[in-house]
Amino acid sequence: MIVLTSKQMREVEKIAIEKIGIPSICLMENAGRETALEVKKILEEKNLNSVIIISGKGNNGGDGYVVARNLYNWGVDVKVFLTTSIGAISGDAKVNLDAILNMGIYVAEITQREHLKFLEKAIKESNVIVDAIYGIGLKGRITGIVKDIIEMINQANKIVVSVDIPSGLNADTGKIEGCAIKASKTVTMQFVKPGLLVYPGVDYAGEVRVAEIGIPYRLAAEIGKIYLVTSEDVKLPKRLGDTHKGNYGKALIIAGSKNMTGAAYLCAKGAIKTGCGLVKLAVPQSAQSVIQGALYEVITYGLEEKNGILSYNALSSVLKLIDESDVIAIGPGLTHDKDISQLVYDIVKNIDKPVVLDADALNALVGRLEVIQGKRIILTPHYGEMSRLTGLGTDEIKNNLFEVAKTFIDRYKVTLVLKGAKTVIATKEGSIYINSTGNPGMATAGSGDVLTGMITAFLAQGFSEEKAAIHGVFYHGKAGDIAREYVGEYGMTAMDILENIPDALKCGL
Ligand SMILES: NC(=O)C1=CN([C@@H]2O[C@H](COP(=O)(O)OP(=O)(O)OC[C@H]3O[C@@H](n4cnc5c(N)ncnc54)[C@H](O)[C@@H]3O)[C@@H](O)[C@H]2O)[C@@H](O)CC1
Ligand SMILES: Nc1ncnc2c1ncn2[C@@H]1O[C@H](COP(=O)(O)OP(=O)(O)O)[C@@H](O)[C@H]1O
Ligand SMILES: [K+]
Repeated sequence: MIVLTSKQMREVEKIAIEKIGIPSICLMENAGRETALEVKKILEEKNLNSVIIISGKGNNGGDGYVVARNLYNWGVDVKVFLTTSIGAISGDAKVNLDAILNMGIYVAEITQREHLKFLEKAIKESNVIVDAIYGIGLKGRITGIVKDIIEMINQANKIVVSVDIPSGLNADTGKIEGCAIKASKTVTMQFVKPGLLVYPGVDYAGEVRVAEIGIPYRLAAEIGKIYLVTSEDVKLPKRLGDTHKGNYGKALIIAGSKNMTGAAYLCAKGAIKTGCGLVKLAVPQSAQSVIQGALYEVITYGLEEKNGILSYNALSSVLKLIDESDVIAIGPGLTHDKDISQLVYDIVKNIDKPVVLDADALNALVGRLEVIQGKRIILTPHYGEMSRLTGLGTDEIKNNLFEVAKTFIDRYKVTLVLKGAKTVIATKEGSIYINSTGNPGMATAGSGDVLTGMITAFLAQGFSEEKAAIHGVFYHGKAGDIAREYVGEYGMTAMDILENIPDALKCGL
């Protein structure tokens, strides 16, 4: 599903209005009516009848007057409060404000602190609040009386429906600009905005509904570079009857050390459960018997080691195994030491096959990432690993996911899976995909190792790096969501995610 930033949204609106000739007031009518229909649905479900609408100075406020007019016509008890003076409103918003004034709908200004008590009383007496204060036109932080109004609404514990975007939320980054409305539902216009899809925005948006307001889809298809990954985007091909394991790829996983055999297990099992034809697992020699005893479906190799950790001497054995494989994953549980660093660096330097680099393979390349440039590589860092790779702070990364991801792939021309509560995938071509599955139960050790195995399996089955990353992340989250139904979030382990991969994949057929 296409996601548009506020700038792109303005571009498509401009073309729709100025080049195509769709009257802007029609778009406002559709936006307001769609929101009013959502509010009506809520009122009917809960047998309620009283709504207040809080409108700002711009077109978001204009949408609010249309909501008011429609609800009033349907017999709802409606009151409108303006965060600005009536005289400051212009354009389409003024046309709609004049209409509701002419209809005799209650309209009051809340522009001074002493007005707040009227709003407080009205909020108490109402069932639903419609937030039409700011939409994509918000600039900078919210201060003054509007901040007081937003805090009053948030404390009121009412059902809140936001028009387009919760007021105060940065539509592009999901950051809170001083304060923001905590909505129960957001009716966003025509195209979903990125800020609704990443944290903390997700927590403020509530349930998101995309309302069709009449802007042609193709306008967005021409400029969109950000996508939300939904089940429609990750349909799996049916397997052909006349096939054998050779058709589903040979993956080599280089992982594990004496204290982290589990990481190697989870990664290899993740790959085999995602349909990879043959999985080979290379671990330090002393770990091989433990691993082999637990993994019946996987071929294991015990390589040169020092104290239970792969040594640089393993390089020639690894390169030979790589020659015999289609795709490679390196990293889970390798540990971090100088030998591993040099080993990983030399493997990456020599490789010309699709590779997934995770965990310690990422740590191994800190400070000399140039070696990945332009290769068929997928990196899967969490914010901590991304911080080590880029030198940026984890908060800086978390607050600017899209920008950080985009800058990284512009420089290195690889595929990036930036893991977090909302995982973001950035592709060589410069597109950004936001995942829609997963839950906090997956914040558990080993969860990322399973993901690496899954992405590797999709690569082995012939998916491009971009598609393997998107499918791997989506179905990993889906497996976690199915696991949650059985074990909940507290008790979920990486093994629970593994066990639910098959059911997750069944959803894709
Ligand atoms: N342009 C169009 O064709 C359509 C726009 N629509 C609605 O219009 C919205 C965008 O409208 P606008 O561009 O008028 O912008 P907004 O209504 O989001 O807000 C802009 C207004 O708020 C003020 N403002 C911004 N940041 C502020 C801050 N930090 N403190 C105090 N005041 C601040 C600005 O000066 C401006 O007057 C969308 O989100 C959507 O709801 C819809 O009606 C559909 C059609
Ligand atoms: N709150 C959350 N919501 C959704 N997914 C999550 C959440 N927390 C973690 N995850 C997912 O779990 C995985 C954790 O990976 P990682 O941090 O590498 O763990 P490990 O190194 O222990 O395997 C990532 O895919 C991440 O997106
Ligand atoms: K709003």
